[in-house]
Amino acid sequence: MIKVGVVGGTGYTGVELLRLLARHPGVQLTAITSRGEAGMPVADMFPSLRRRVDLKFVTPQDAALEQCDVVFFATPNGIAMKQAAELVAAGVRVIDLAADFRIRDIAEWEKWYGMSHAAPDLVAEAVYGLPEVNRDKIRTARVLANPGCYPTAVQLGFLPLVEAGVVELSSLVADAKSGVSGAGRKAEVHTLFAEAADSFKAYGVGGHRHLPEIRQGLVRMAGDQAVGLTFVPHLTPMIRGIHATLYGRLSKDVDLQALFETRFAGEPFVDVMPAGSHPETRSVRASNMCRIAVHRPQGGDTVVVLSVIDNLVKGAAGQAVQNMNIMFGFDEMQGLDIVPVSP
Ligand SMILES: NC(=O)C1=CN([C@@H]2O[C@H](COP(=O)(O)OP(=O)(O)OC[C@H]3O[C@@H](n4cnc5c(N)ncnc54)[C@H](OP(=O)(O)O)[C@@H]3O)[C@@H](O)[C@H]2O)C=CC1
Ligand SMILES: CC(=O)N[C@@H](CCC(=O)OP(=O)(O)O)C(=O)O
Repeated sequence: MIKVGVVGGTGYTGVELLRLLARHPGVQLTAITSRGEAGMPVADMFPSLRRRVDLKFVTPQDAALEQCDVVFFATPNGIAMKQAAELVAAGVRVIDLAADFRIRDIAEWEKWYGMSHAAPDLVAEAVYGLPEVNRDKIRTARVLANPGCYPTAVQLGFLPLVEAGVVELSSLVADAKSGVSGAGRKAEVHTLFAEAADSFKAYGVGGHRHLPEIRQGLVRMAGDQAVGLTFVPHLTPMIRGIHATLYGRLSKDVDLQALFETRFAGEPFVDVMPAGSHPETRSVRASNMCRIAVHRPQGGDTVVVLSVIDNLVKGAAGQAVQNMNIMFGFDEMQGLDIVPVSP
């Protein structure tokens, strides 16, 4: 049994972590934080956790966090970077669901996130937690940067094409749509029901902070070649889910279906669907699965990849638990062997 702490247990990715960790046989939930609700039973806030979680929220300064083997930060950007060094010094491994440790270039991170970085040394040692790319390094990580939701869907979709060098790297396009839970639980006007329901919009066309994260990952996959990427996120009136439609120009004639099936063979959480498929977000709802379909419309030179995930699971908490499993030598599917909810 490992002792696990969650900082930010009242948010959407926090409660999703609790849902997954509560039924993980190798985990003892030890500390769950909230600044405003310290002292309240966790299951009073989330009745879905009654009979599963019998802890009370503690403050993020509680000493119990240092007794843990691993602490998840399900907090806004800029929080983990201030607390991680002390935890790491106490022998605690840290998994950050925010972006504090994702971008290696500190100046680039500071530009996109609009704050000074508090722990550049930890960025240098942090491991980017996309298991399908980085599994070996994840095993020994002390600080794990859990990928963003859009970056997970987009990087997995482009991965076989970019690694195999079969697309023109200068003109990749990622058109991605997210459910509203992607914006978190905090109150904001644009996520009110009357604002987000029955409507559909793009945002961040001029530049979204996931752009440098996706580009960094694609450059690494391409063996350090430059990558030109256009990334346009959209907000859709659904609660969970990301659907990424990815476009690239083929530079080689290959059997795309075989390329994708071979690259992801044996991956427990990537499902390459039969040729001609159109994956739906609800086919992955509440699960850690990424479903992918690859198309070559009319046999032309454009490849279209469809990639769907649940933003709160493979896009956040589920991937974080997958990374924990790898870091602590558990079976990678432990706690994550979930059949998606449908409808
Ligand atoms: N939602 C999603 O689909 C995804 C989110 N992420 C990232 O995961 C992180 C969490 O997201 P999400 O769960 O949606 O966010 P929420 O807004 O739903 O929750 C944020 C949580 O952080 C806590 N918190 C806020 N400020 C502080 C602070 N200064 N110190 C300690 N705790 C704090 C809040 O708890 P309290 O106020 O009770 O202390 C709350 O539990 C973010 O960085 C987000 O970008 C990543 C991938 C996908
Ligand atoms: C719909 C929506 O608002 N989505 C969020 C997703 C960002 C997110 O979750 O942030 P990280 O993955 O970087 O932590 C956004 O675009 O800001």
